[in-house]
Amino acid sequence: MSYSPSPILSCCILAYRPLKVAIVGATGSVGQELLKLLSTRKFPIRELILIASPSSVGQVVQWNNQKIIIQALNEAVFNNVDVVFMSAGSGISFRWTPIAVASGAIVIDNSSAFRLDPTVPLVVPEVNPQAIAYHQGILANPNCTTILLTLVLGPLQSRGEINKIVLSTYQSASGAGTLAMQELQSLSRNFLDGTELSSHVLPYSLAFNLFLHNSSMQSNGYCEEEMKMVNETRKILSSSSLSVSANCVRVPILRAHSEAVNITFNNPMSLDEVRAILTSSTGIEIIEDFDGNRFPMPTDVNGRDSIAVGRLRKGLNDDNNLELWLCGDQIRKGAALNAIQIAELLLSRDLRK
Ligand SMILES: NC(=O)C1=CN([C@@H]2O[C@H](COP(=O)(O)OP(=O)(O)OC[C@H]3O[C@@H](n4cnc5c(N)ncnc54)[C@H](OP(=O)(O)O)[C@@H]3O)[C@@H](O)[C@H]2O)C=CC1
Ligand SMILES: N[C@@H](CC(=O)OP(=O)(O)O)C(=O)O
Repeated sequence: MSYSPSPILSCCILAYRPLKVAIVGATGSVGQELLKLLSTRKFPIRELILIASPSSVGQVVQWNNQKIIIQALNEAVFNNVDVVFMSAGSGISFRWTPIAVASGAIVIDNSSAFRLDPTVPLVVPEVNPQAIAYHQGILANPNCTTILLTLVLGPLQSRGEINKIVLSTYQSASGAGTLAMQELQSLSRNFLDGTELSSHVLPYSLAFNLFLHNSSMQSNGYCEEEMKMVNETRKILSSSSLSVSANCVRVPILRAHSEAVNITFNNPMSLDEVRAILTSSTGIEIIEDFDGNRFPMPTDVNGRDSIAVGRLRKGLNDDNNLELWLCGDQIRKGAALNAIQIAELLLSRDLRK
């Protein structure tokens, strides 16, 4: 099943009346990327409502030659809104999504609040577009690291059954929001100046350092981010018994996440076949030069829609085993772009309810 943000889709979108759209969390990393993409993808908007925390209310944002004033969250703000992009953390989503839906909006939620709710589709449009059909007003955007992973697993799964995935992630500071990215910049300067390195946003200084992902530790010894990768990957791939084991690490990169992925299939799959599948998949670019030892890097994907995959190789002692490396801009494809693609898919299939 493949989804492509094609000119045909753009035509379908243009066939609909322009929408009233709201972004909750408009001043954040993901909110800012949403603003850029809604403009460049010419999403059909007749009115855009921007919402952020009380400290940003009243600020003026320039968007498509309009000046838009940031508003506060309240029930009235969702009046006549068609689509809401929720992007202000799970606490805000839990509280305000039902209110937005009750006032008639469809909510595309970037947070983890509803991702595992069986009535809420968890969608990567290139992988499981069919899931949008059962929405009841809320559609969940998966965890960023999981979107990047399933973009690769989806097309491979359509060729051969996957029974086990073991992966390690290398997650940038911006995955923890704008303030974490700013903290990495300032603490890196401090490190080079030999001055104080105390962190306030992330638990430790990320400057010239790395540590286990900063989400909460679970009783099973895995952190919350790792368990999101397990549970969300299973839901997106409709494979409840899939074995997934993740080790998630925060690294001193500003933007874009990387992942080292080991996949075990039920049957052997040749590297030529894997390359052919991934090369023809939407949203994936192959970067690999074994002679030059040149594979995907975060700087290859910053600000890009596609993720980059490379270093495809067979497991040394198992013909059913495949190793690969990927990098993807988690603010773009891992969050804002994927959310807008979900909205575009809804419009193209006229699944607004
Ligand atoms: N960063 C990433 O890579 C990814 C993030 N996500 C998810 O997207 C969401 C946003 O993340 P991100 O943009 O990184 O976060 P940021 O910390 O960069 O931004 C948070 C946004 O939420 C707003 N906000 C905070 N409190 C309130 C409030 N009480 N009422 C209204 N708005 C509020 C902030 O407004 P203000 O500026 O005024 O404080 C800001 O606009 C989160 O749910 C996150 O889990 C998902 C995938 C990837
Ligand atoms: N995965 C993000 C954190 C995040 O925003 O996750 P979620 O959307 O699942 O809460 C990171 O790099 O830290």
